[in-house]
Amino acid sequence: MASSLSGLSSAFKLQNPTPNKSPLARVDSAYFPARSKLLDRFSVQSVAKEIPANRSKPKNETLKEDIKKGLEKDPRELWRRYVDWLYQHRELGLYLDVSRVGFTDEFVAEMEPRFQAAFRAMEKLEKGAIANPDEGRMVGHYWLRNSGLAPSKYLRSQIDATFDAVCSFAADVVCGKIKPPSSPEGRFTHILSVGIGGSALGPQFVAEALAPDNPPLKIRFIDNTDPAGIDHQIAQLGPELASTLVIVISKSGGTPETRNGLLEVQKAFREAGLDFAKQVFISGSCFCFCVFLALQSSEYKSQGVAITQENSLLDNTARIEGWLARFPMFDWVGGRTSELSSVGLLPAALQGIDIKEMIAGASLMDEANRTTVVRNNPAALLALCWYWASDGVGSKDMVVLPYKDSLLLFSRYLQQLVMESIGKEFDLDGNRVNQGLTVYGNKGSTDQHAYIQQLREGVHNFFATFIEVLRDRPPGHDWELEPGVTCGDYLFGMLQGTRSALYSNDRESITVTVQEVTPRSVGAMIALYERAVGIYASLVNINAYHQPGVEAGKKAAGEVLALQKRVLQVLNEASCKDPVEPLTLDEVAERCHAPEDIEMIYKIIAHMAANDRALIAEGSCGSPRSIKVFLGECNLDEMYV
Ligand SMILES: O=P(O)(O)OC[C@H]1O[C@H](O)[C@H](O)[C@@H](O)[C@@H]1O
Repeated sequence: MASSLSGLSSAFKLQNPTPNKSPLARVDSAYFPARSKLLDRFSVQSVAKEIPANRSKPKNETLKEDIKKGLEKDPRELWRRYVDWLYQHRELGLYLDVSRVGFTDEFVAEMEPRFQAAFRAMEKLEKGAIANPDEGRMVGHYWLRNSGLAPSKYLRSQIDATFDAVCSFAADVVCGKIKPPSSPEGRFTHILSVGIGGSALGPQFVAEALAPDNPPLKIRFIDNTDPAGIDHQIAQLGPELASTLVIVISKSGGTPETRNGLLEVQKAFREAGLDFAKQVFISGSCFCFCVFLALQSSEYKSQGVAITQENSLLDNTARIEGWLARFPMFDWVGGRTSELSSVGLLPAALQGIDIKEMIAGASLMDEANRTTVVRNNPAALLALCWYWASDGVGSKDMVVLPYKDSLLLFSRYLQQLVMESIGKEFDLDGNRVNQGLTVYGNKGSTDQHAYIQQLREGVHNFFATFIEVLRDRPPGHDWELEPGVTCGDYLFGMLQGTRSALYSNDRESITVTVQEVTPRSVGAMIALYERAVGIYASLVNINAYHQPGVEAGKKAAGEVLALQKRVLQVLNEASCKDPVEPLTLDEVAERCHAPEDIEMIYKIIAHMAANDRALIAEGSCGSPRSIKVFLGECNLDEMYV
């Protein structure tokens, strides 16, 4: 057995590189003096082998050639740059390495006035200025982790009271004081969170990053209006639906996907013979919810919990009906910056995550980001790198590579935070700028087996952000899978090797390092990127806090559904004739008085036919001009609508 195992391990063992190190190895030995031995085991030579033959010149010449490209390649110089620019937040144990981004001292000096202006704007924002001018709103997510910053006593008390209410409410649910209506002796075991965008991405990221293996309540998400996806989540809950707390999250209350999710969940409760109203309340037909929990317990009458903006329909409904509690959802907290509001804190607390630590981490990071010295301000350093790497116009994408499975959803979270904030058509002066910064990525080292090939050698249209987590396993749980090497060493080596391999081919990268994934470090990373986005938006003179482009899509979707209603009406009229009159697309379009929408009418009919809601009497959807369509049955009620 041993021999076969050793045979196996030697088969997998990475080949030791040849003695004369490649330029890459020299770069790495400068970067990781204490760890270069480990990197040797990653056959750094094999990476160097990929460098095209015409570059197999003597090291010095190669280095000279690279330096001409503007990126420093001398290991000694790189080490100096690394040390000079290394940012450390001692209390958080967080590091930021920007040494592999090639900004020059001249560039930093040139940007200084804009950074000072950004710092002044951020200071005014935190003091309560209307920092979202297009919507006439303050921007106050930083106040959530330091209510003393809020510009009024009223807001300060609201923030503190809400946080306390979240804590005590979650504690009552977790300890079983608040129970499911259908099992008074039991306790809630699951959360079903219904929400989309900022009302889902933060809670999803934090659940994946921080939920313990056996949380007091397991969370599931419905974050789309996909019936199959909703059915899957309900099916996964099975009989546990009876002990599921349904949280519906929608700040505006006007998001159709979320409303649909709520209505679908209600139906599932009815079909399971459960009294939905006792586990979630809705405000009647006009769906205008923010975040609320409704539940029934032995101590309470059928009560709901609502989180909503002051005096919204939901707020009034909850007050009049005497719901269990109402958490205020503030209009000065945007969806993409709401993870540290009740939107994110409530689901997190119900999963046993220490939300006080999340807030503490974010608060420490906020404080660090208030310095006006760029090189001591981690958020400013990120913004500096983003601007340099993407020319201040988003010319390169931000590839986010956490080398930690639990941070898998960080890039999805950052996609909304960065792209919905920066991706704007006009700047604050009304100039058309079409700004943006594209974010993608999953996790390392997994992504090395997917698209790192293109990053290393293909189109140079990105810069990388590595998220390094130093602690591989809790103390006492690690082991060496080969002499002197643990599984985590491989992960570490893959990160460093990829960073070196990219840099050796002039691909720039940033590295954020934390000790481990904890509520504090996650809170700090959320705060770091929220602030970096705000500073960067100032540098490029845009409003980071509105999202006009989203409304366009919502409006267009509404028009498609309105057209569908007309198509249904026309088909119904034709189907109620005797004999039934199947219609061509042209006839449907004409009777809808929408000849210019014939393509959309065709798509509507094809979708309905695929769901057995329209019948293709002649022809096939593959030949649109051939089809004749009618409805399976006549609905006389609809005839006179
Ligand atoms: O929380 P809701 O009001 O339902 O909004 C959910 C999402 O809707 C839109 O897509 C907005 O652009 C997002 O910022 C928001 O997070």
